[in-house]
Amino acid sequence: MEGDETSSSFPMGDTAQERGLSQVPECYVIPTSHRPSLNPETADVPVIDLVGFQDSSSRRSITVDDIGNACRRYGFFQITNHGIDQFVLDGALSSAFDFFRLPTEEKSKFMSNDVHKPVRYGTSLKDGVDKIQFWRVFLKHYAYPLEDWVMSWPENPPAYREHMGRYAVEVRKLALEIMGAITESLGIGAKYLSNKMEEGMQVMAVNCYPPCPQPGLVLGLPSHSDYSCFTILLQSTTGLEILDTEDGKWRAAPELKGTLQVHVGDHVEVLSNGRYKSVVHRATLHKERTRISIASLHSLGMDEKMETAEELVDEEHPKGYKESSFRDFLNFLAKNDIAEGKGFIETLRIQY
Ligand SMILES: O=C(O)CCC(=O)C(=O)O
Ligand SMILES: [Fe+2]
Repeated sequence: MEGDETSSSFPMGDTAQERGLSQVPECYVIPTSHRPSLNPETADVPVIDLVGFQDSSSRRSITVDDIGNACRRYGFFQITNHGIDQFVLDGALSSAFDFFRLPTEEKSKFMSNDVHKPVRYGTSLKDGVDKIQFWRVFLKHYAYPLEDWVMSWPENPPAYREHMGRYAVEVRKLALEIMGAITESLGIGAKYLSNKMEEGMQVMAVNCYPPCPQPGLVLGLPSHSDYSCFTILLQSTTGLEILDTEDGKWRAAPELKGTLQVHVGDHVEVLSNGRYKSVVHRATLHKERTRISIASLHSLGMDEKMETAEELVDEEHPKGYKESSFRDFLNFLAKNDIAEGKGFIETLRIQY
């Protein structure tokens, strides 16, 4: 996720029982108005089948329309037949589980609260006595080009680099296809960003949410949108919730084995001049289960500014956003706590 710092206070252990906790410490308890429902409604979000997407132009144009409609209505959709084998998905999830099961000393080698670091491990959000903590540990690493970064990923568990690396390569290929479909659906052509995306960034946020004795009082991640063009999420079980902007309700993303979830991020909102809005989402917790999610965030290069497409600006739709790069986002993150105050996208909106 896009806003976090480390703290050493997170109670680690694989189960709540192991950690000996029957109640969550006060610093994790969130205000009543932000507490999640223990039985959330399931979001009725589109499931888009990518079968034949690249092979037939009539199939492609239906899929592109579906993707455009999903981005406009929800900023979110799920994909099936995306071409990534189940064993690749399972390998990534199990290597993530195995990493988080390592002793704390091993994981702490990567501990840092410097948001500019390409590989870092952390817990919760910003440190601080008065701040609410969130029930999550994470490992974040850059992933493209893989050969530049993989040697700085964890050596343990021994299969981590191979399994996570294989998933990273496949999900990036998929991401380039999805970016093409998104720009095509905006009417600016499938190749509009392809050169810049070829040179773009891929950041993987590997999230672990240990079981929580009181999941109704705590969140794994607070409400936020991702800075990326879009994020592709792989989850081991339910827990992701999205905010429906039509009725202001939080709903759970459904669990469909083998599907991947696509979140529109801030940079596609900017590109599209607000036709597609970045989806506001959060992560909830389970009482007995550890949940893993792997968010692959795709954006332009570190210093490449994302601008609103000129083709999407006219008298009726004046330019609504300032340009920004991934580095601009990191600089924002270094100074702001996303659990409080404004999100990055709000700093980009132009007020007339
Ligand atoms: O764990 C999840 O479902 C969401 C993760 C997320 O939002 C993020 O890493 O940005
Ligand atoms: Fe996110």
